[in-house]
Amino acid sequence: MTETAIQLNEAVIRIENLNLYYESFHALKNINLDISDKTVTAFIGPSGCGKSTLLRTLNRMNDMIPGTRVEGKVQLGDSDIYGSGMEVETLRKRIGMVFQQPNPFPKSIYDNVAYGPRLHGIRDKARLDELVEQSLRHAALWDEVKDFVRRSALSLSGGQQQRLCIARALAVQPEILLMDEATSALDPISTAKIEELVVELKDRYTIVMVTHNMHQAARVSGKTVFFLNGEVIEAAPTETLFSTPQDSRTEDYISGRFG
Ligand SMILES: Nc1ncnc2c1ncn2[C@@H]1O[C@H](COP(=O)(O)OP(=O)(O)OP(=O)(O)O)[C@@H](O)[C@H]1O
Repeated sequence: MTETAIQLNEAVIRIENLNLYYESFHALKNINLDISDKTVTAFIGPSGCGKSTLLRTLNRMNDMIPGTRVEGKVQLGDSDIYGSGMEVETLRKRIGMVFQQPNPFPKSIYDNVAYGPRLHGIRDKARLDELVEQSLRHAALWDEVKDFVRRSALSLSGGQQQRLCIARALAVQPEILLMDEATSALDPISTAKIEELVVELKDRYTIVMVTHNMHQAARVSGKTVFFLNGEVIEAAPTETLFSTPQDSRTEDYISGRFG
């Protein structure tokens, strides 16, 4: 049998010897992992194994949880995400996030998307119009909403609201998009649309997604990371991880023996 080596893009984030504690609970244990540029990386593993914790570590969302302690290094290009020179606001502009429940602001569709650019000082109407249209297009929502962008975001369906949240995240032109089970509250058709969108977005953005759904990981990601009890057990090109897992625990999980 000839094996084709699957090449991954170079690392855009490099996680080294990362440990995270919630008070005395050791939630992430000595994580060493590269996040590849312009690739969809899927985090999989049973409930409570640390997938969301690691995702939140990448844009310091865990800072908001009292009693959280991080040791080790998370390197974004030349910058240390946990270094003293890193401004969290700048970091979150570079690394955007979409959550499990669509959470649009109770504002118009337009104002949701323009929110981030305005926060970052863009006032010019033509520039904002352009950013709103471009972000809605990139989130595959423009055609559905272009005639009523002044309507409340809350009038949209759940799937449209989630794509709006993606557009809102894209409007500040991030490099990386984190998605924390972003389709788990959606119906199968909306889920399929977001999966399609993720595949399209990977040409422009690096995407890291937490998913409970192994089929979703297999469908959309280029790299898969399997977690267990706060540890990374295996990280590999998705095709390799699902076809020839190196660790018996990965094999047990993907073949449905636990989790
Ligand atoms: N704010 C917190 N305070 C204390 N412990 C927490 C906190 N958040 C998460 N944990 C614990 O850390 C561990 C990892 O949780 P995390 O949410 O990262 O897992 P997960 O793999 O994303 O799980 P799920 O798939 O169920 O969302 C779990 O044991 C969880 O109970």
